[in-house]
Amino acid sequence: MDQAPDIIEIEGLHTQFGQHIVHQNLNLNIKQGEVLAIVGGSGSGKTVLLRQILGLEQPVKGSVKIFGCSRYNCDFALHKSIRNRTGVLFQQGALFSALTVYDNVALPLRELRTLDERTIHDLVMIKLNMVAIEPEHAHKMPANLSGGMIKRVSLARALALDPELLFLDEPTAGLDPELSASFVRLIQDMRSELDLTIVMVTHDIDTLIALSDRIAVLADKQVVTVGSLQQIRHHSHPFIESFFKSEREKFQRTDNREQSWKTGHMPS
Ligand SMILES: Nc1ncnc2c1ncn2[C@@H]1O[C@H](COP(=O)(O)OP(=O)(O)OP(=O)(O)O)[C@@H](O)[C@H]1O
Repeated sequence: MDQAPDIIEIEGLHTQFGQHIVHQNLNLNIKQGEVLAIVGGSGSGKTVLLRQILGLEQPVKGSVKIFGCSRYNCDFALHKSIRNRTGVLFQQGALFSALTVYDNVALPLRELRTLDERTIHDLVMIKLNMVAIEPEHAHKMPANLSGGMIKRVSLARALALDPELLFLDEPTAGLDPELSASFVRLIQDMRSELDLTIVMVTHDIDTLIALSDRIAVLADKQVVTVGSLQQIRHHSHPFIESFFKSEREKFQRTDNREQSWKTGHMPS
């Protein structure tokens, strides 16, 4: 993967709202085929960064290239082609509440204006099947779905155009541990089946461990470190220390349990 080309290149990013500086000389490269997680404290600028990569916001200074094209100086056709190669799973699922499951997934396909309804139908049903949504749920409204189903339908919609690049904003937020684990397994399956590059923002350490190849830590208005979990977990930055404290404790508990099992004592 080290040899893979960069699919996103962010250089010298500066973001400011009034007097409030959010990013200062932020640099980050994301490689084709990897899952890169962005972590950082509340207000560190993760969502703004995601929105800038998606072209929904523009920084004061700096450049963002995606598929080798500058995000902010591209014409409409290029912008549209980048959009079609990109899928986004928003934090709350963000399904259109007035549209059925079927119509939510069909929306990006209809927006292409090149496919007939029969083809759209087949593609929607394939995507719903991929995320394990039974056909009988296709005509339900989002309000009648469970939290886990909303996430899966949102993933089907994000994958509707067979994107190369998938953005996940807090993919497991709001799911209980069991649903969260099954959603993570679904993303792992999609990743290997579809050859995706994934950029994910998450606070959830289990999701981070299960999915990410590299982790970029946002703090002090910059990416303070980027690397594998093993590479970054012993970094001495205060945010990283507190972030991984709970994970270390969990590993220690597991180690203790293993030791006790070997020596015949179980911890209370
Ligand atoms: N449109 C805006 N106008 C003014 N300030 C903004 C705007 N958008 C974001 N901010 C500020 O920029 C900072 C970074 O916001 P952002 O939402 O990216 O943080 P975050 O890292 O995603 O936080 P959280 O983990 O809490 O969601 C915050 O202080 C926020 O208030």
